[in-house]
Amino acid sequence: MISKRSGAFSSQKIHTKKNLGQHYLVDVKKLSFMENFISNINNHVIEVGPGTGQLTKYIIKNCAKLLAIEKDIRFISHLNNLFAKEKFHNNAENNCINYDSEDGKNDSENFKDARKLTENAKEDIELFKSSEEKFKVINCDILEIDFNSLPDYILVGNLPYNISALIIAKFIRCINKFKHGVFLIQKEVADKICAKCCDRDYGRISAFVQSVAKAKKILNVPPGCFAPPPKVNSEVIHLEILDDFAESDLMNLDNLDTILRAAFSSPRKTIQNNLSSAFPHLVEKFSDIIIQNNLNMKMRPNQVSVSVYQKMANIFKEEENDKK
Ligand SMILES: C[S@@+](CC[C@H](N)C(=O)[O-])C[C@H]1O[C@@H](n2cnc3c(N)ncnc32)[C@H](O)[C@@H]1O
Repeated sequence: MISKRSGAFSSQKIHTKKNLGQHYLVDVKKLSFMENFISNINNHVIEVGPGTGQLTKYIIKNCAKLLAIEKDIRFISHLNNLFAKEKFHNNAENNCINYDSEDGKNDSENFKDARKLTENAKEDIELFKSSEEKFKVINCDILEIDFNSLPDYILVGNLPYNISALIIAKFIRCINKFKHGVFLIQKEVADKICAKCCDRDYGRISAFVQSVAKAKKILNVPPGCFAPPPKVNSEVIHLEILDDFAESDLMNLDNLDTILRAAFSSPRKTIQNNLSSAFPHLVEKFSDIIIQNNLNMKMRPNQVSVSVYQKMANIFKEEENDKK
């Protein structure tokens, strides 16, 4: 149940859905911090998973435009009522279909509905971008949305933990669109994303994210700040796309991913070990790069910086191109 402290749905009890990661942020200080942080970056915002609208209520105060994307249909009319004064022409109540498996539908029905929702969402997003409306909520699965169809606002959210890494991966692959992301996520994931080279937590995800963005932890959020409280600690992170990020780097992300997966396949083994089993034909070239950067092949993968992995990805790309 959502606590009465949240204010939303205070007169009724709403069952939270575990599979949708529904832990609502109810701590006023943390909500105010997020409001201030976000408003200092941009007043055009996309919020993932507004839920009861707790965080939305704070960020909308300083917004010129706020597009919210929520999978759980139960919140759509509530959000429309809550932000009615913000002037919108949302007809979500008419065209929304509840495809949550808890309503007894089978998987194939859910899939069809999800596709329909995504088609509706695309049209609604297009309309919203060019309209005078300030607030719009779309009933859709964020993972089904092509991020290229979203407006180039700042992307924020108290993310459902089970899919936070997937959402961030989609954000990272769309960096020529987004400049900033502010995400409340599980602390363990935040530690991994923000870890620096040589840190214990520095790994594949850190290097992948930091190849395109500055990653910073900005606020610790203990379980008691949520209703219901999660079992783990949480953290707000800020991802800021690097200024000198080039289109060619974006094209090279898949190659970088391939290199990182191999390099970190056994984090306790040396990079010599990990890379030579995955790329026996390239290991000499990789070794040259390592030496040029005053490193050696006996080091562990967490001792190699992002820029060195990027150079390896370039070599891998050249090799792939030569094969064609
Ligand atoms: C952790 S809650 C955050 C709720 C609210 N923003 C807050 O801060 O209190 C996550 C929200 O994301 C929604 N959600 C879960 N999976 C989603 C998905 N795939 N697409 C869109 N929204 C999703 C949940 O229904 C829930 O409202």
